[in-house]
Amino acid sequence: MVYYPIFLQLKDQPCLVVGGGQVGERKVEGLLKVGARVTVVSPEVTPHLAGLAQEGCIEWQPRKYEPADLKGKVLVFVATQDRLLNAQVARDCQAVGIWVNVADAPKESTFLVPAVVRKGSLQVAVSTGGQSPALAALLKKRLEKILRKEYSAFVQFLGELRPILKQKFPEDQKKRARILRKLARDTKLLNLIARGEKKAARERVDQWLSGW
Ligand SMILES: C[C@@]1(CC(=O)O)c2cc3[nH]c(cc4nc(cc5[nH]c(cc(n2)[C@H]1CCC(=O)O)[C@@](C)(CC(=O)O)[C@@H]5CCC(=O)O)C(CC(=O)O)=C4CCC(=O)O)c(CCC(=O)O)c3CC(=O)O
Ligand SMILES: NC(=O)C1=CN([C@@H]2O[C@H](COP(=O)(O)OP(=O)(O)OC[C@H]3O[C@@H](n4cnc5c(N)ncnc54)[C@H](O)[C@@H]3O)[C@@H](O)[C@H]2O)C=CC1
Repeated sequence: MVYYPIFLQLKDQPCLVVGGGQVGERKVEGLLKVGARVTVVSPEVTPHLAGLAQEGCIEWQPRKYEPADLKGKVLVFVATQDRLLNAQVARDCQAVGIWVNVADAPKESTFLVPAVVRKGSLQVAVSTGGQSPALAALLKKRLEKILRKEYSAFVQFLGELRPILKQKFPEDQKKRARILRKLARDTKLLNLIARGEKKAARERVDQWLSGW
């Protein structure tokens, strides 16, 4: 199976996690990182999830799943140890057109969760199409080492330059693209940003742009 990779904007979006064990906890953490509004339905939860509920970071309903829990949710994750229940939640979601991730059955899922390396706005997501989560996790660890942490600041810097370039060359998208591609592979620029020398980086860009 080949999956379509996308990055979702979930800020303040109501998401449901059914089952608050170790796996449910990992899904909750991923959702909180992007500012989603998380409800957990589960008779018992991990101590960490109980703490998050206490602090008001998530809503915890300490009971079994009911179909009405789906109302108003944009994404659902089901991670109980009960195979039949997980399959039931998947069916309920698909019947009403809600995207659902089933922790123990990739085939019943309408989306999978990848392993992710994050450096600020830069994210690299790894999926094996559900074939080997262990390999996805291993490749993530390797990518963590390859992708310099400075990419976080570099991506932000390049992001700030884009609107400036749009203003400078409003009519010529091709020219902007050529410039942005060149800046993205400018190692000297990356190194300046890595050393925190943003002013010198801007000077390098300005000097270089004046030649265009
Ligand atoms: C289909 C998918 C559905 C979903 O989205 O959850 C799924 C399904 C299953 N995982 C299982 C097992 C394990 N999962 C992990 C770890 C992760 N699993 C994740 C995603 C996914 N797991 C989706 C596909 C991703 C892809 O496309 O590759 C990660 C990447 C993201 C996350 O969950 O946050 C996260 C790493 C996060 C990180 O490190 O950053 C480990 C590793 C470990 O624990 O060390 C193991 C043990 C080793 C192994 O089995 O490989 C089992 C068998 C359970 C059993 O045997 O009972 C199933 C069910 C089945 O395959 O039937
Ligand atoms: N996708 C993944 O990455 C992985 C998936 N799995 C699978 O994920 C599932 C969950 O694994 P764990 O978190 O380790 O299990 P767990 O047993 O620690 O947690 C399951 C949770 O589901 C809750 N639950 C049980 N019945 C419920 C119901 N009717 N309604 C709502 N909540 C209910 C329990 O109270 C418990 O908190 C298992 O099927 C396991 O095989 C396991 C490892 C990795």
